[in-house]
This record gives sequence, C-alpha cells and structure tokens, in this order.
Amino acid sequence: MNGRFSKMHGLGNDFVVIDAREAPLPMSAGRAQAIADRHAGIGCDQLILIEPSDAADVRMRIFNADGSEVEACGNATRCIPLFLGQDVLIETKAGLLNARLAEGGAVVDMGQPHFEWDRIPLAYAMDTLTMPVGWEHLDAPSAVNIGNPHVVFFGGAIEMDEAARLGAMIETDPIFPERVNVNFAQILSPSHIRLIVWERGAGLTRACGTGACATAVAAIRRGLAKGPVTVSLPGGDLMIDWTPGGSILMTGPATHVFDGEADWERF
Ligand SMILES: N[C@H](CCC[C@H](N)C(=O)O)C(=O)O
Repeated sequence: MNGRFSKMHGLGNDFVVIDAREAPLPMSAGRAQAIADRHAGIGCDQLILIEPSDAADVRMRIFNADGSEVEACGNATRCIPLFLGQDVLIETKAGLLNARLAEGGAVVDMGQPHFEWDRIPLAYAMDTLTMPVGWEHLDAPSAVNIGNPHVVFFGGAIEMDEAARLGAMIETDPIFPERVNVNFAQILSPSHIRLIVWERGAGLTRACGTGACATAVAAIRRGLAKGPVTVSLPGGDLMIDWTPGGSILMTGPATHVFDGEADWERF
C-alpha cells in the first residue's frame, strides 16, 4: 500500500507526517517504531498521523520513536499549519489546539498547563512546584503536564552526555507511572532560559516544544521568569508566553524538508 509522507521539523526535532484522511493507515507501535528507525526506516523523533476529526479540522496522532502513542507534541503542532497550508484547529489526545501560520512557522495556543500530582501523573501525592525528590546532584524539580508529562530541573549548564545519562534514569523512574520528559533548564535572565530535553520515548532531541512550555511555566510559577520567555534549545529558540490562569502561547519555526513515498506494507 504505497503512500506519501512529508519530512518536517521544528528546530531539528524531526517528524514523518502522513496524511491518512483519505486513505486510513492502521498504526501500531511496531509500525511507528519501524518508520522512525533512522537506519532501517525513514527516521524521525516522532511519527505524526493526520486523520479525520468530528471535533476539529483534523485529528493529530503522535507516536514517539519507541512506538509509544502520546498526547502532545509542540514542535509537530507548529508544522501542521504549514503541512496543510492554512490555520487549523487540531484534535489531539490532550484536547483541541489552535495553530496559526506565522512568518517562518506558527503560533500555537497549547492550552492550560496542569499541576495536580495525579494530572502529571505521579505515583503518589506531593507538591509539584518543588518536588521533595532528587536524583544524584539534581533535586527539587517542578512537574508540569502540557498534555504530556514533564519534570523540570533548574540548575547550571549540563553536558549532553550527562543529560542523556540522567534523562534515561529519570524518564523511567517509578514515581512517573506514564514515564516523563526530562527538562534541564538554566535561567539566563527572567526572560531567557537555556534548555536541554531528554524526551520520553525519543531520547535527547534538538528541541522539545512541550518541554519549552513546561519549563517556562515552571520558571514563572517559581518567580524565576516572567512571560514572554525566550527558550533557547540546541536547535534554536522558541517564544513562550503564559500568565497564571491562562493558556500557553508558543511561537516558533516550522520547516518542510522534502516529500517522499513509501510502501507502508514494508513497515
Ligand atoms: N516525547 C514526548 C512527545 C513529543 C514532544 C516533543 N517532541 C514536543 O515538541 O513537544 C512525550 O512522550 O510526551
């Protein structure tokens, strides 16, 4: 069954985007993992499936490189208006998102963050603004749900190999029953944060949109920053604006690289 796909990215966080509205494409963890494989497949951090929706213009399904289907992907959400050539209301597992075309990318209303321990989720009740937990030299992080789960550590600069070692350990800690995206944030000023993200199901990526949202929200809640905040990731900058009680506005680039064709029966 031959089908077309688009290779896209948001600051180097890369995607295979498949429009399955006319021709449904049955998706499994195994097929998603095979498509995402950078040696035996097409290669991406996340596979994005566009399907029909009764509640919005389209439905977006998100699969990590490890095949896990998840609720939200900020960088991919910015790619959908470019992919469709129009502003778009998108149904996701985390709710409806408004994505508008902007110069070089998109502006996305990422909805409201959640902070209750059982909305992150965590394995048991605790303060999520300053969690009473630690791993090696990292302690007292914040936890935020942006549709997907994030833990945010504030500290100094961290090397990528250290972020990978600690990220892999923390991602699968039993305190996070659905695993977690691990954010290593360095506050440069009240309006500028440097961020490295170990992503659940994908590992270190060049950027993480929901990670940038979670980190800016946690920094604002802790009085370390004030919106709008520039979040500098290895792949580039995102602009995140949020005030307590409101929804998160994320602005940043989206890039279409090439289109291709594949026989999906081979995956
Ligand atoms: N790894 C994430 C999904 C992709 C998020 C990221 N690529 C973004 O831009 O938000 C998770 O398992 O929740």
